[in-house]
Amino acid sequence: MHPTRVIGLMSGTSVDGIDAALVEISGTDLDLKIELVAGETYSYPAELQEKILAICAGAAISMAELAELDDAIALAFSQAAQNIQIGHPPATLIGSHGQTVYHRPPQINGEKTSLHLSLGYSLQLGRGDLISRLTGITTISNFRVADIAAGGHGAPLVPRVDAYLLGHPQEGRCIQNIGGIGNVAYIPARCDNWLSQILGWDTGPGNSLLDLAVQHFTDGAKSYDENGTWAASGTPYQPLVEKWLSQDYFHLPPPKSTGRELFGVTYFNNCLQDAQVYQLSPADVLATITELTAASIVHSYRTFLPQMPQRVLLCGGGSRNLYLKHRLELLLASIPVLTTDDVGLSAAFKEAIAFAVLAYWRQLGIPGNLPAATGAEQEVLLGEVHSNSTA
Ligand SMILES: Nc1ncnc2c1ncn2[C@@H]1O[C@H](COP(=O)(O)OP(=O)(O)OP(=O)(O)O)[C@@H](O)[C@H]1O
Ligand SMILES: CC(=O)N[C@H]1[C@@H]2OC[C@@H](O2)[C@@H](O)[C@@H]1O[C@H](C)C(=O)O
Repeated sequence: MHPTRVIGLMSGTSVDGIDAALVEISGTDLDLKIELVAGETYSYPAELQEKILAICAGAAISMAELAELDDAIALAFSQAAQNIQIGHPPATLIGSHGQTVYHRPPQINGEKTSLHLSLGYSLQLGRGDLISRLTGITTISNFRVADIAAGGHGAPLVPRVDAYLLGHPQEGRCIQNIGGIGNVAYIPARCDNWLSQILGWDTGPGNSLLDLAVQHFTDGAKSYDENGTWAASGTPYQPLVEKWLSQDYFHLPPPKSTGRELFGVTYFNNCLQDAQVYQLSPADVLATITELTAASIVHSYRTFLPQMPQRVLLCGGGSRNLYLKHRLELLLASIPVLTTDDVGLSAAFKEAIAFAVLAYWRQLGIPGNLPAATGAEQEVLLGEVHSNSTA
């Protein structure tokens, strides 16, 4: 059987641009194989990026503006899909995550009588029907809603894909994404009821607070701390790391999910106020926030995993932050920390690849969520199918 050529499109909580992956996919589960034919990140037009960030930070917009924004994002995603195919045979399917602008986890303590009020809510803009119309390619979008309707968080969705692409016969692994937000998939060594033992959750801040700090200290001249060099020149202030780590989210048992609603501008401003009390330099603030990111990840492994992994594989933009990687290595003691690149899966494009696989599974009628990772009551088909009727 020929592999299926699929485009995965993703823009994450960093809102730094659209990751596009053109992949060839074959197999279904343990025989699942992907080949990355092309991967590119396409920056958002500056004005569009500003609007998205403002809305994520709580700015009010009218319904008409919301519709315009939805279409502008769909247009940018369509252009990304068209560009990634240049010089390659065309794709037959698009899996488009869209742009998250709001995420509200389910209220797990809700009264039984008001369960309908306790469902989560997650909004990704960039409507699939417009992408399908503009590209002429069947597009699957809105991946999170079915899991949420089944009582889940709608996130993280990548662990099932991680399990098949990065699971190992003898080795327990944590696949740690460090995007705007961090998330982990814990994949024990393959055994009989292996799939049911996989866990996943959002660990907390990835780069979101670090990026906000860099933008603050440079008056917007820089958007992130390249390779973590600035943070590496400072010293983490441990009492603040401990104070911040005492926050509820880090102690909540999985399944759990979060976003810029919690680890965004307000959270960063509170960090900054705390840091001012101790007169920390910008470099020390960056080092202290980096330490929070690393410590929250390791603390969550030690608290919520049945056993520590034998290897940690990093992915997402934060895997390029050498200082953060170094701090993770120190906190994880003897557990090796590599990136997914080191085992042959692109760390930069893994999320885009995952949404290509989720779209492919949707077409084959294979569920994409893992109830242990999202908290859903059952496995469900993920994504809404938008077939192109004008082609
Ligand atoms: N060379 C680098 N050094 C340090 N940090 C980097 C580097 N390259 C990228 N980053 C960080 O990675 C971030 C982007 O990561 P990524 O694209 O994985 O996030 P995302 O997909 O938007 O987020 P999420 O996974 O939460 O949805 C940037 O905002 C920046 O902070
Ligand atoms: C609502 C939303 O967009 N959540 C993202 C975000 O980015 C990282 C973390 O928070 C996460 O788990 C999730 O995305 C990944 C791709 C997921 O669903 O697996």
